[in-house]
Amino acid sequence: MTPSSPRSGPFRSVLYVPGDKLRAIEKARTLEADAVILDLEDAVAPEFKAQARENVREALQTPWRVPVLVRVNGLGSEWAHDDRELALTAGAAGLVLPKVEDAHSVHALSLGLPLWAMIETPRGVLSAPAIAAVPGVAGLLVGTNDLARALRSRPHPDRLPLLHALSAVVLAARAAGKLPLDAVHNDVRDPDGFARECEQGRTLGFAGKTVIHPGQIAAANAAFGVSDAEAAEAHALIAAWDEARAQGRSVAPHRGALVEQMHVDEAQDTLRLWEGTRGEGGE
Ligand SMILES: CC(C)(COP(=O)(O)OP(=O)(O)OC[C@H]1O[C@@H](n2cnc3c(N)ncnc32)[C@H](O)[C@@H]1OP(=O)(O)O)[C@@H](O)C(=O)NCCC(=O)NCCSC(=O)C[C@H](O)C(=O)O
Ligand SMILES: [Mg+2]
Repeated sequence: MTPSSPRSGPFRSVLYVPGDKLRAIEKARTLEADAVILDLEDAVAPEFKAQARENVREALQTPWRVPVLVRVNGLGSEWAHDDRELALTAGAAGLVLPKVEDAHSVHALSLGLPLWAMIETPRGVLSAPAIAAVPGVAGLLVGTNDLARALRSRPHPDRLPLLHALSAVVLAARAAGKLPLDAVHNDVRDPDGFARECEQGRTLGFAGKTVIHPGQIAAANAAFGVSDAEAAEAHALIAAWDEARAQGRSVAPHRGALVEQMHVDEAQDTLRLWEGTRGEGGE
């Protein structure tokens, strides 16, 4: 399979892997995530930054089955320059920039590599439409750990305090034709909570979820993928539409509901995702 581009996907699951954990980097090659982010930022303590950079360079020398992006340290940090050089020269498919707060700083980067901008501060949320509109930006990732801290919000099982921000990111990304990717779920031993959060993210309009542990990948792939039943339903809707159009009707009734052109377009999107991910860690 040719790795998909950070601009297109599918990206049902995007796995963060700490750059200083060699075993996890090797294991990531064997997993069913749709993309991998090798992390040099918050998962790596200051004393391991340089070693992590070398690990990432080494890891990128052998081809991967999926796109591999590098999360660099923040632009103002002492590591930013070396991280960026690494991402540009080592063969990363894209760069993940944390704590993006304005479009200007992203414009100024002018990387020549697709960039996923992390929206994880209040200013970032408020600037998300402008950030998403920058041509080099291919996607927006939410970082709810940093965001919750900055908002002084409290944890809530339904992410209630974060809902406005989550929707704002989806809105900004979709308006610009970019990918919105949902935040991580910290408790890697909470499959029920994780599945609920995936379902919520998909309902809000996210294209996929960022994950931090191998055990979260299958559930994200299922939630953001297309089941055989959903594909069959999409086929049935398109058949109902084709039949109605052949009879000269402009709209079609299907299972008691109105079907118009946009529903057909949506069903076709569903089938494209189904075709693109069948047998690859979905249902
Ligand atoms: C969360 C963890 C610290 C849990 O670690 P641990 O308890 O050691 O995991 P396990 O023993 O269950 O691991 C089992 C095997 O799986 C491999 N593994 C674990 N995690 C990963 C991974 N992310 N990628 C690939 N492989 C992984 C282990 O090596 C074991 O393998 P084996 O030897 O074969 O048994 C840990 O999962 C972890 O460190 N996760 C990543 C954390 C991370 O990347 N954090 C940064 C990104 S999230 C973030 O920054 C949030 C955002 O910015 C925000 O603001 O919200
Ligand atoms: Mg963060």
